[in-house]
Amino acid sequence: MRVLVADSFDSSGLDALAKAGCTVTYRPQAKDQALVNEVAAAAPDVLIVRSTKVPEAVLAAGPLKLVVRAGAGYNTIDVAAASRLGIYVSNCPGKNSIAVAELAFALIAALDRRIADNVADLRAGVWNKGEYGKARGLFGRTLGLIGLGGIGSAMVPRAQAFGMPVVAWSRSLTDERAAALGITRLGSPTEVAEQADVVSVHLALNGETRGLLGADFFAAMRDGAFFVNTSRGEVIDQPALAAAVRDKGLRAGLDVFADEPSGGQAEFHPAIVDLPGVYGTHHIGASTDQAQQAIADEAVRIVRVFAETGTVPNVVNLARHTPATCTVVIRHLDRPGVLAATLDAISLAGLNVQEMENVVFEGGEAAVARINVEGSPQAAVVEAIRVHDNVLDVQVIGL
Ligand SMILES: NC(=O)c1ccc[n+]([C@@H]2O[C@H](COP(=O)([O-])OP(=O)(O)OC[C@H]3O[C@@H](n4cnc5c(N)ncnc54)[C@H](O)[C@@H]3O)[C@@H](O)[C@H]2O)c1
Ligand SMILES: O=C(O)CC[C@@H](O)C(=O)O
Repeated sequence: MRVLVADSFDSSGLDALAKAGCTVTYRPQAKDQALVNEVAAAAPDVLIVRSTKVPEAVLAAGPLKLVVRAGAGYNTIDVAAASRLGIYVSNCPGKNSIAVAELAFALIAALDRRIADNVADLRAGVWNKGEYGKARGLFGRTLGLIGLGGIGSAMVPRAQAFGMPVVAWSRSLTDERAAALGITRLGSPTEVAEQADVVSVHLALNGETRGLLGADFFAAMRDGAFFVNTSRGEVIDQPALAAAVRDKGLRAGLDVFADEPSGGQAEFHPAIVDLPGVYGTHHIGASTDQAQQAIADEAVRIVRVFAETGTVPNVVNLARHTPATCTVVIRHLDRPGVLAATLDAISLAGLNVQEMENVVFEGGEAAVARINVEGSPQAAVVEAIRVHDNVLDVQVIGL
């Protein structure tokens, strides 16, 4: 299996891919047209990326079968184009959650004690205990979480260790789960903004979450509250946040920015990072040795399972619902030709097959095929399947 790795990747992962028999091309700097050229030249089956963007031009440049996002968020991959081209996309969920939660808490503590400003002043020869001695403290302050997936969930025990009550909004959070976690479920992001002293955002970026937190949300936050975003810059309205920092004294810790560079080094100077009260980091949430090792292990596992079985762990772009309207169940003797004849009959009737499986009973004498089709098979189609010598019976189940 040919694998192109187009981002920095833990060396243990490169070694493990080679050990698994893959031909590995490592091009951590390949971006944009250079990446298109690499895919065309290396003709990889699998592309592994971190923040490197994978637009349709990259997907279409070679015989790719699988793109592995060596991380959690896959908004940088044109998933719709991959689906059209029949290319699997998978990610490594949960493998960097702790690292990101650690950074989010580092930002929260840094905002409270203004650590970056302390350091900058001391380096400039200024001693100012009078100013930096003013901090509110975190104990007893309410942490509000927006999104309670892998990272949001990892925030909860950390907040509890700091003595911070947690309120949260997440689309799938139930009262039962909230009670089990020892947190309070709220009905909307705005309610979180109203009730929290510190808000931390952990949403995936997609069509529904883009710009979700805008001027209304920041208006609902308490004066002087802290806002931390380690998810994606585009989830928030950055100018609206900047206005709230200026107008109501919010402090913000931002690891991610709209239109940030996808590579390791670049010129980048968004206006918001110049505001007093805003601490920016360089999208380093996942960048710990522990997390990158775990990510590399998972990416290698995905490639290995794909090579050995043809199935893809953590795939994110398979249809959850197909237009299938019924299942045709065929109990048959396990002999050549049964499935071909069955599919011929289905095809002649103009029915579109959506999903199918064939399971064999112990001993290998008999088997059952289940074929989900779009449309309703008439009695004549069922009969055309049933008359085959090796078919035992046929059943049609509506979905
Ligand atoms: N700063 C970093 O280095 C870094 C590292 C890892 C992940 N991230 C970002 O953080 C995000 C969250 O990571 P995670 O591991 O917790 O992912 P996750 O998939 O476990 O959680 C995603 C959360 O987003 C919510 N969500 C998704 N679509 C939604 C929608 N349409 N409406 C409302 N909620 C929606 C989910 O319900 C879930 O709560 C990632 O998608 C990624 O963008 C950043
Ligand atoms: O690979 C990185 O450094 C960032 C990863 C992060 O944004 C993710 O979504 O997992």
